[in-house]
Amino acid sequence: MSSISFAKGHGTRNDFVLLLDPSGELELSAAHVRFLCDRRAGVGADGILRAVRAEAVPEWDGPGDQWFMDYRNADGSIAEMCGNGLRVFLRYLAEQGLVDSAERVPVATRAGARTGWFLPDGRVAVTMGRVQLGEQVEVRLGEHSWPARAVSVGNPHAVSALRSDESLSELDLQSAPIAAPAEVFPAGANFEFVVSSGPGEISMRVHERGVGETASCGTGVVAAAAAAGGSEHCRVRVRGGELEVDLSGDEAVLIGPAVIVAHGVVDWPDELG
Ligand SMILES: N[C@@H](CCC[C@H](N)C(=O)O)C(=O)O
Repeated sequence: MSSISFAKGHGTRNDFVLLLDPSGELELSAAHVRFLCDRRAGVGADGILRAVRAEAVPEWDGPGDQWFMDYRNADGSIAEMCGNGLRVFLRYLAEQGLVDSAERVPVATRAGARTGWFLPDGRVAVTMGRVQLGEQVEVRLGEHSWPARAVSVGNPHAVSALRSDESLSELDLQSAPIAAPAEVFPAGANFEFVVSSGPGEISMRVHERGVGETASCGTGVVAAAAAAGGSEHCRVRVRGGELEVDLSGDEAVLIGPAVIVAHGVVDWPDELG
């Protein structure tokens, strides 16, 4: 049986297993990802963050002298971007002495180049690219439906504002089937449900593509803030805590906590080893 070292971290309780693979030698199949993310038989996480040197990533055509964040959802699927993951990825790289935490750190992702930096208050800020507001669609959750805004933050989101007589706590995001039009979201979608509590203040629950309901989603938080409009600075409450979004520049900026909680070694089961 072979084994692998890992770290475990989270950003507002959106949790990740981190793997260090500088030269991109690790053959990480969907089955390996599902095993690591399994909360009963594995380590347990919403997703995997694999740190690879960018020059070892054939699909990356930018500068090679930086880290590439290879993000995978818990079901083994690959996603373009992960906002909470990016902050946790930076925290891990800094903790391992692999980047200089006094500098702005470039990170390559499937959604393009991103940058992160460490704030004096302990939080991490990351650029999130240009947010693209798309068309109006309809989202269905069980027997209910809402108008929603399609939003791209490098990955696809459908953001719905609840009606004034509805509350976030009533939503069945654990078991009810959820859907948005496949012609708008051919690769699936992340779903955000939002309640505004004042200018620049929203609360949100999220159902992530490839995972299910999570306590937080950084790209989803940025999508929700952009769809809400009306304020360049937005404070977003999620089940796992609070995040800030700055929409004043060309690129959105996401600010929030990022914590490494454990390090260990996991043995691959025989069928995966
Ligand atoms: N939790 C992430 C988003 C992860 C990817 C998403 N599930 C997708 O498939 O697009 C975040 O913090 O942004």
